[in-house]
Amino acid sequence: MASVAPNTNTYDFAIDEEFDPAKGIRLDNLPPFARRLRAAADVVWEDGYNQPFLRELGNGTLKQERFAFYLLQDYRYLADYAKVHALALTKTRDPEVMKFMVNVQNSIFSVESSVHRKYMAGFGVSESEMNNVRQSAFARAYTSDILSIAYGGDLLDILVAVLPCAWVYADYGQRLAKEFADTLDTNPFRTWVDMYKTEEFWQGSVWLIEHIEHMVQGLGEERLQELEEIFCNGVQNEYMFWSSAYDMQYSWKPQWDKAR
Ligand SMILES: Cc1ncc(CN)c(N)n1
Repeated sequence: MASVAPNTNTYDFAIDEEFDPAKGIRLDNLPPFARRLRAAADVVWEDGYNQPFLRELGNGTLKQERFAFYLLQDYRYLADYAKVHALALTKTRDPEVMKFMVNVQNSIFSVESSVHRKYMAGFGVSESEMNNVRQSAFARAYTSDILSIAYGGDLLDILVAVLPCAWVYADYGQRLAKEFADTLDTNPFRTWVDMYKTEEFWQGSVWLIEHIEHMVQGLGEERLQELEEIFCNGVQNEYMFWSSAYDMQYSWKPQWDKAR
C-alpha cells in the first residue's frame, strides 16, 4: 500500500459552539440535534476521512482498479439510493418534502451516475458491465439497511438514514478540495472531488438537517437515541463502502472471494 501522510489539520467542527441561526447551517455551524449526531459519529467520521482510499484519492495516487471497483459498486448503490428517496415520497403529503425527494432522484441519475458513466467509459467498462456488476457484501449490507428503513420506517427515519450519504460526501469533498488544492488540477479524480465539494451539493444536507431539526422537537430521549443509532450506522456503512472498495473485497472474508 502506498503510504500517504494522514490529515493532521484541525477540523472546523466545533462541538461546544452555540448554533448561530443568522449564519445559516454550515459544516462549522450546526443546530443542536445535528451537532449531537455529528459528535456521536465523530471517531468513525474522522477515521473515514483519513482512510487510505480517501488519502490516495486526494493526492491522486489511488490505483485505477480500486477506484473502478468503488464506482461500479456505487453505480449500483445509487439506484437503490434513488429507491429510498422514492419510498420517502410515499410517507408524506407535504409537497415541499415530495419535491426534495424528486430532485434528489433526478440529480442521482443526471449528475452523479453520469459522472460514474464517464469515468467507466474512460476505463473501457461498458454500460452493460456496469449494470451487471456483482454486488459486494458490504455494499449489499448498506443498501439493505437503508432500504429496510425506507420500507419499514417513517419519514424521519428515512431522512436520518440518508443524511450520512449527503453530509459525509459534502464534508469530505470540501475538505479534500481544500487540503489538496495545490495538486487538484492534475489529479485524475478531480471530477469526483469537484462534484461533491460544491455549495449546491452541501445544500442537500442543509435541507435534511433543517427538516430533521424541526421534526425532533418534543421527541423523547428513547426516540432520539434510535435516530442517533440510524445515523451512526450510516456513517459506519460509508466508511466500509470505501474501505472494502480499497481492498476490492466482494465477500465478508477475502478468502471467500476466491471460492466464487
Ligand atoms: C455509498 C455512497 N454514499 C453516498 C453517496 C453520495 N450520494 C454516494 N455516491 N455513495
